[in-house]
Amino acid sequence: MSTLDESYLVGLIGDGVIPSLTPPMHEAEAAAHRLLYLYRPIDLLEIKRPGTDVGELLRAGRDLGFNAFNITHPCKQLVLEHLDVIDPDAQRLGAVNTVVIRDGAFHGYNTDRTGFGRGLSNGLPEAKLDRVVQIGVGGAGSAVAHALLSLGVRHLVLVDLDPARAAERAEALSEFFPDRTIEGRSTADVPAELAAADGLVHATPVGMHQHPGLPIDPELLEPRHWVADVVYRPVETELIKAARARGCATLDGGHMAVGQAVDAFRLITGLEPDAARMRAHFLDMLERGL
Ligand SMILES: NC(=O)C1=CN([C@@H]2O[C@H](COP(=O)(O)OP(=O)(O)OC[C@H]3O[C@@H](n4cnc5c(N)ncnc54)[C@H](O)[C@@H]3O)[C@@H](O)[C@H]2O)C=CC1
Ligand SMILES: O=C1C[C@@](O)(C(=O)O)C[C@@H](O)[C@@H]1O
Repeated sequence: MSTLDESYLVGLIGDGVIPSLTPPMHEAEAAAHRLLYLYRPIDLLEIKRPGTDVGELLRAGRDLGFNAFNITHPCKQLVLEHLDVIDPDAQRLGAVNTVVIRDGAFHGYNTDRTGFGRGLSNGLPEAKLDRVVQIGVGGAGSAVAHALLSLGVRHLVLVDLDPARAAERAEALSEFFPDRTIEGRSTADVPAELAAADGLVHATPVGMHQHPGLPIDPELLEPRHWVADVVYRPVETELIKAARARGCATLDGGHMAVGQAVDAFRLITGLEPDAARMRAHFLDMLERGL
């Protein structure tokens, strides 16, 4: 027999999650801790359920003995109303990607935010954080912007193909970080903004296998800039390669992908995961084309 306390049953709820590397990342780390731990993708497209069913699925999961869930697109906002307790930072961000079930109650967290933040402080400990330009303010970008401000960025310039979205996000963030300067800008402003910035964070799909290319003209990068990407398929994006070639310190998107899993694993098990081991496993899976 295996009870809630003796083993772990975890799921990832979202659209198209079957190829996700998060389940094998958790399972391998759990095996290293000698835990009984099963992590299943629950693909809404496969089971033909809309994102609005996330609450029903959570409750069914609880009743069937799940310990926790990761939640992804399109449910990170939809899940909020079904939770009993929400971490204050996840509440401010308005998105939850990790739900831990404790005594039948749903506790929500956002480990995209903490995972990116940890990746940046560990991977680029020298990064100057006075003035940062961030391109892309969708789902991943919102978590990243929060993380940057939590880490102490004084002046954050948000750029998006949709300038209205960038302006809205800047306004919303300014409410929670009133002592910072947060501005929404259009892509045409990138050259002038980068000339004054310490670092660049990229959070659009540009550079993914399906969207090859560069989100900016690499000539705009100078060796004093640090550059962080969130795209991790491939982990060596054109942006990361170009930035490195121009002498910039870089942080690949694998840091956020692994960081969210590290922080979720800790929340679910209460055990300290080995982040370096999880990153090595993640990179190995990418190398093997998984
Ligand atoms: N490392 C990680 O853990 C994660 C990485 N990702 C990566 O982040 C990328 C973005 O994901 P989401 O935020 O969920 O997508 P999304 O669709 O929610 O947001 C993308 C944003 O980028 C903007 N955009 C697109 N092309 C642009 C361009 N050329 N210039 C300026 N803005 C542009 C869009 O208008 C949109 O606001 C994904 O494609 C994926 O590669 C996503 C989730 C986690
Ligand atoms: O958005 C993501 C990506 C993810 O869905 C994945 O498939 O790796 C796992 C989620 O925990 C995270 O918030």
